[in-house]
Amino acid sequence: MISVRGVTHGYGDDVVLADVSLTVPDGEFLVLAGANGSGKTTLVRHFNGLLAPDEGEVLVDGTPVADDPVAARTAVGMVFQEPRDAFVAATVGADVAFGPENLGLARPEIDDRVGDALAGVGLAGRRDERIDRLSGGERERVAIAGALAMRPGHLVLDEPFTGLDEPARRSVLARLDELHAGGTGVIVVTHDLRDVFDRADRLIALSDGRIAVDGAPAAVREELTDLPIRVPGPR
Ligand SMILES: Nc1ncnc2c1ncn2[C@@H]1O[C@H](COP(=O)(O)OP(=O)(O)OP(=O)(O)O)[C@@H](O)[C@H]1O
Repeated sequence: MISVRGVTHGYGDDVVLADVSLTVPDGEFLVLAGANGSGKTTLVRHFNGLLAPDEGEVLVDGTPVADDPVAARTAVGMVFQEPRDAFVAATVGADVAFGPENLGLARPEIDDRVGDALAGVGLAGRRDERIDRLSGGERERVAIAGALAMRPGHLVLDEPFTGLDEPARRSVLARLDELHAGGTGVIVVTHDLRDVFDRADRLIALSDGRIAVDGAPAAVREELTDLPIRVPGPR
């Protein structure tokens, strides 16, 4: 469980999150929506200690993130937009293996996780390819595989579909469905709800650094009309 308690965050004098509180239970599929600049990325970066709040605190599974950032990063996996600079190894397989290696896992377990994660993003059999020869969308999928291989309790994906073609998008969505069905919490940051509206258990929309909408997607559909968020039509 992720507990955000009264978090305020500013960049200089600019307050981007103003006293935000929320709880994300284990296994929840949460969509975090909102306009460009509404504070979505800033909020999720607090979930595993990549940012520290000016005020308030974040707890993961009951432990303040500041007390045990390593535990928070193991429990909450994150994939960001434009992961271009986020790679640590030259080849696909070595990069995806990096996280599990740091967990100190045995080689067969690491190999198993890497194979499973690459299959999950439609890159099975491409372990030995060089990352610098991949397309942008393929790199994005390697970054997602890297997070999958950690098998985190919550997986946060920041605008995961922007650079993906249709088959890749479908493959990632299918993997997210599987993870969710298996009990992993999935948090998708987006301002385009088309792929996730019917999948999510809960939708939170930020506006000006505050939670403007919070509820089951079908129940809050009407409340979203005033926000610059792309909502799919009713079925
Ligand atoms: N490192 C930083 N330094 C200064 N200002 C920042 C920094 N990161 C974000 N901001 C500002 O904080 C505000 C919120 O940014 P954030 O990235 O959290 O929004 P977002 O909702 O994720 O936006 P987007 O949909 O465009 O990704 C924006 O006005 C942005 O310019």
